[in-house]
Amino acid sequence: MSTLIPEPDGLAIDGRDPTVIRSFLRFLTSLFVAIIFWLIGVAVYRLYFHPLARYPGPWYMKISGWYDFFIAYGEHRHLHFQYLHQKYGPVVRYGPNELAYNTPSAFQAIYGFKANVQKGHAVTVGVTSDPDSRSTFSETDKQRAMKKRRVLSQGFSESALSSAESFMISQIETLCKQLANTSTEKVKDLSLWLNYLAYDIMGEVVFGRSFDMLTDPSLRYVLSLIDASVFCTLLARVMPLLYKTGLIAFFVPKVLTMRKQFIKYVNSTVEQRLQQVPASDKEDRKDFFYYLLNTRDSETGKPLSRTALLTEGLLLVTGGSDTTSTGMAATIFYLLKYPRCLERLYEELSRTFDHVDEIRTGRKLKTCLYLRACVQEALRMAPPGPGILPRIVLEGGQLIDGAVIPAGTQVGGAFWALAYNADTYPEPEVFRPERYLMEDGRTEEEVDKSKGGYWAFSTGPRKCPGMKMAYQELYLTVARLVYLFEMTPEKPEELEENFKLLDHFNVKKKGPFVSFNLREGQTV
Ligand code: HEM
Repeated sequence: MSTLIPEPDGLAIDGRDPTVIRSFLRFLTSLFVAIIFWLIGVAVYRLYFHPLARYPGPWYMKISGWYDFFIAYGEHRHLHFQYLHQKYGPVVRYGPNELAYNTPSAFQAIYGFKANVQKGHAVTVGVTSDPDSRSTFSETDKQRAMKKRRVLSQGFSESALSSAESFMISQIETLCKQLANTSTEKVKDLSLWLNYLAYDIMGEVVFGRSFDMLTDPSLRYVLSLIDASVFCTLLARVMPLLYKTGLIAFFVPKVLTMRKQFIKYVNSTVEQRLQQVPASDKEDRKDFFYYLLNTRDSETGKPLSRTALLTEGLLLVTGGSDTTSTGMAATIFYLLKYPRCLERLYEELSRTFDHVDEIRTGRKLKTCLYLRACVQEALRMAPPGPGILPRIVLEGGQLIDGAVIPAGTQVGGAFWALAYNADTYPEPEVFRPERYLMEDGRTEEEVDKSKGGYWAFSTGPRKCPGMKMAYQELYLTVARLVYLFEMTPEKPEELEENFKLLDHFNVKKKGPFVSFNLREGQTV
């Protein structure tokens, strides 16, 4: 009946009681004002009363994580950290509860064996409550992480690496044949071709069979799925709430779908591997799955679950392919940009080896100090993981660069900023492999400073277990390419700048664009 009885002001709207509407509007206004006051209160607290209030950083990053999210979304978060450190110094508050560092001493304090920290919960985005859905990488619990690392360590042992070498070399030989072949394309985007190589090698190492990307284009689409998947994970880690609420789909709808496609793809690869004859019975060959399938839990005696197999398979493929190919592409890029270095490396290789087939892991390769220095310098200038690896400080706090950081703070070394810290690396934008060599009057102290100033593979208990394998792949590939080919840069303008990376957690990269001609007397 309220529609028929006029209100005191004579208005009855659409049959609704105007006093109710007014009360509702008043409530909304009060709620809005309360939210504004609450936000201002939070901002004031974070700026002036928070335990990290005294640390420098832009005010808009101290009060919320959104700016960092949009920087990450713009794919240049690594450069932004470098900018922040140049502006604010060695420690920067880049979020309400987050500190970034760019000094070697802070890096040791955060990642070293004595650090009172653990991986942050951000690494667990995308995992379910099932502990098996946490890979070695995303396991935050220290004990469980060590147990998982022990299982993987079998696949990284000296004997596993040496038995993997012939498969690695056979893939590198295929790459060389493809590069020499001009019938499909004369100019090669080396980032792409090295991705195919790294992926095919990971196929061999993890599942016991190559993915044949070097020779068959049909599976190459998976590379963009991996990239999208890893990028999605980075964004979700920067803003976990977006992932948990599903809102991330509004920002990266395609990426989320691609991530799902990729997981589906790896799932089917794991399935195929499970159907295979055990690798060891076939040809005395032990891939990672051989070890994963033969592992038994020390307490329960049970084998790894299907979920655990999938998560580790996913990790090894994503963690081991793009990273290594970035190191390889960057090394060749800088050798082309600095012909003096390329010449010196070729001279070292041709002095050491009489034939390309001799380029194998062993005593001779170990003596190639310039090769090692080139790879190390390229990994510094193009870190395959250029962002930040966050850790949460545990009860009792953590001493970093003279200050005790309270429990619960998220701390991390900004890898790119650390690698470009001019205090450690004078003229950091210049490719200078000699930094790591005792020559031209360089003292042992100076060389040690360069060697101990940046860790592409991190350090401490969660350091990359794949480091030796990555170096093996890097040395063999770079040495063989330089030994066999005259490489002509086909887009000289790209060499005017440094090698460009997009920070997707791993990196997205392009080039160098090169044509390959066999050196005189060489064949593939
Ligand atoms: C140039 C190549 C590579 C670089 C620069 C690199 C770098 C890294 C870094 C910095 C971490 C530490 C992550 C963290 O602390 O959160 C890491 C972890 C890891 N990497 Fe690598 N990696 C490379 C190649 C590989 C390869 C070839 C594999 C395996 C085949 C691999 C497997 C792993 C695994 C399993 C972890 C997780 C370890 C843990 O969380 O305890 N990586 N890698």
